[in-house]
Amino acid sequence: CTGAAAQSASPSLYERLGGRDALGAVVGELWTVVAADARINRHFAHTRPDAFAGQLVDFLCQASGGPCRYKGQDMHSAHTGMQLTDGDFNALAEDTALVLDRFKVPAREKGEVMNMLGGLRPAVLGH
Ligand code: HEM
Repeated sequence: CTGAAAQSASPSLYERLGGRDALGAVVGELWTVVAADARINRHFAHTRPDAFAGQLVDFLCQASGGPCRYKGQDMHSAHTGMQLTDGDFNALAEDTALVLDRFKVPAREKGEVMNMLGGLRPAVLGH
């Protein structure tokens, strides 16, 4: 294929997920699912959905190799004082997997997203 040279050798996870609009749609749906999840929704009782969604989109965009710059707190600081548990984390991970399935995100990309989130578990929990 003569066009190959013009393409990036390996598109980032961000590109393969469909860019910022796709991330925005996923985060919007995730908010709906989390808000209805009695296991964890109490944590978000005072959260402003739009501001939070914007931060989460920027975070995920940057973490997946996209062109955004996340300006929020690091993951340890952002969750300090919440005393989050493995149960909280697993519930959010389950909700995320459900949403990725709803958007028919392919297995490879879904796996990469879940691994990325899993790597943040120690930063988020227990403090
Ligand atoms: C890898 C998993 C997680 C990621 C990537 C993540 C990401 C984020 C981000 C980007 C923020 C915004 C920080 C800021 O604006 O400076 C945030 C805040 C927050 N997170 Fe997480 N989080 C994770 C896990 C969790 C879990 C398991 C819970 C509870 C079930 C949780 C509850 C919250 C709450 C309550 C806030 C504050 C929201 C507000 O501004 O009111 N997070 N998180």
